[in-house]
Amino acid sequence: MTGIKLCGFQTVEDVRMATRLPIESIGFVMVPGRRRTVSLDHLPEMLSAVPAGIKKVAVLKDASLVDAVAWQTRYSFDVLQLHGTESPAYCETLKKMVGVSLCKVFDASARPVSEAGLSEYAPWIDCILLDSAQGGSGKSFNWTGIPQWQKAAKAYGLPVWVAGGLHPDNVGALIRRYGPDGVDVSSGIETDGRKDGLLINRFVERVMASGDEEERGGGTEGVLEIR
Ligand SMILES: O=C(O)c1ccccc1NCC(=O)[C@H](O)[C@H](O)COP(=O)(O)O
Repeated sequence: MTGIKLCGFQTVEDVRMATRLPIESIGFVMVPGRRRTVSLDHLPEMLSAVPAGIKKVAVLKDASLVDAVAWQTRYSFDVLQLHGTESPAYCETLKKMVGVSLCKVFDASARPVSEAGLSEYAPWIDCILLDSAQGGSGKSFNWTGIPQWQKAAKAYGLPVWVAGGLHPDNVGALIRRYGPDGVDVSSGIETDGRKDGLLINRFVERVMASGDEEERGGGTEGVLEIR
């Protein structure tokens, strides 16, 4: 089954709405000064609203190790998603300091990384996320490079998740063509910059239906009834 991460949550109501659905994880943007940057005043309440079994993900981008460790110590995230130019040495230090799962984001619009390119990251990270150059931008990338990333990641047993411009109407095609371990979305479940319950439901429904189709080896795009 394809894992689902919904990202960029800023209100307790939206967290409650989204976490009723069968998702694997929910993301909070800890990058300062962004439109979706979470309020640290509201974060504890939002984190408490996440049911056990759904992972709480902090989205970081070139955070100082001091900040990353302080946030992890204070908020006990399940995963730290590293969206910047964090080096293998940074991942190693962070992993050794906090021991939490690390998901390293790679710009999939650039050349696919080789097995050798991943080798220095592999001991310290738990997942790779392919995204477009700007996280949370709603922009897609050329998916044809995905298999090369999957091949490189497989050598280290690393799951490959995909983000970047996903929405209810393209996620099924992505899953059927490339079978990623998980999908991550933010812009595609928003209307006018706010999380939209209908789009969230539709996205999750499409992922689940596509997983079923993948297992059956078929495709039903266009005939799935959306409630
Ligand atoms: O959402 C942000 O503002 C953000 C800022 C800086 C780094 C990452 C950010 N978001 C990450 C995500 O929301 C997801 O991991 C992913 O990039 C979703 O992208 P999209 O569905 O294309 O909005």
